[in-house]
Amino acid sequence: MTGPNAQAVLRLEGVGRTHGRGAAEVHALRRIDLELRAGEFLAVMGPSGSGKSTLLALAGGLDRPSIGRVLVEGAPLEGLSRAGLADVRRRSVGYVFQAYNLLPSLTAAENIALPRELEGVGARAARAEALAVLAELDIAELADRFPEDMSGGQQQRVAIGRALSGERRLVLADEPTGALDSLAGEAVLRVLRARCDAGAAVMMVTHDAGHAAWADRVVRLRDGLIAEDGRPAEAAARR
Ligand SMILES: Nc1ncnc2c1ncn2[C@@H]1O[C@H](COP(=O)(O)OP(=O)(O)OP(=O)(O)O)[C@@H](O)[C@H]1O
Repeated sequence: MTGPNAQAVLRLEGVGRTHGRGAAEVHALRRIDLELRAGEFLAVMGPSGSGKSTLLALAGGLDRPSIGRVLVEGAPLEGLSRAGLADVRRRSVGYVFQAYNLLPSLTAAENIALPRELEGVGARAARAEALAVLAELDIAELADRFPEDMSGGQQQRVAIGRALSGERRLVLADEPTGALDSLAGEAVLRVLRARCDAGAAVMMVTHDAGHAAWADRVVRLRDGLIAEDGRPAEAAARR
């Protein structure tokens, strides 16, 4: 799926993001060109403040660029209304962020099924999907448990399950293994890898070169620019 004819799921054309004005101006990202194809797993690395979270937010339409344009599955996000943007985010994009944001009054399975039901999937099918993704993440036993009865790492994995259920063509993950021990972290990486192999494009921010080794490609940001773009082994060898 990563050949030259594979469709670009994500394309950034000269994308920059500036905050503030005048003396207070901060260039979070400066004119980035980046393409991510179906089946490709990209790890984004770089020091704190180099623009990684900004890149992810722009790619998923959570933030708008100051310059340049972002295309998801060939469609430019710039022309979309707020409702249109929300639609792309809901249908095509799965986000795995550090904040879990599980609804406390719903069980793990219900937290995962709810967004799918809002997309129009029937309750029974949505629950079956939720149970399947929980099993993939090795936490089938948490299905009927409420967030307050789970550890932080378990809640994080449920939130990851929620982001990955349904047919997300683009998965954006910001340090998805942050609060997890190595076994749980590996389960998450395995699921992300499997989503790529099934045709999704994954962009994952990580500080861990071992986790980046699961990716096909590593982009290293520095001061809002792409400083390196290569295969994981090369990136690790240059450290
Ligand atoms: N809303 C904002 N207002 C002002 N500056 C911002 C804003 N958001 C981000 N920045 C600045 O933009 C730069 C890039 O931030 P970003 O969060 O993308 O970096 P990062 O690589 O994700 O960092 P970390 O690894 O610490 O999460 C930083 O200098 C940051 O202070």
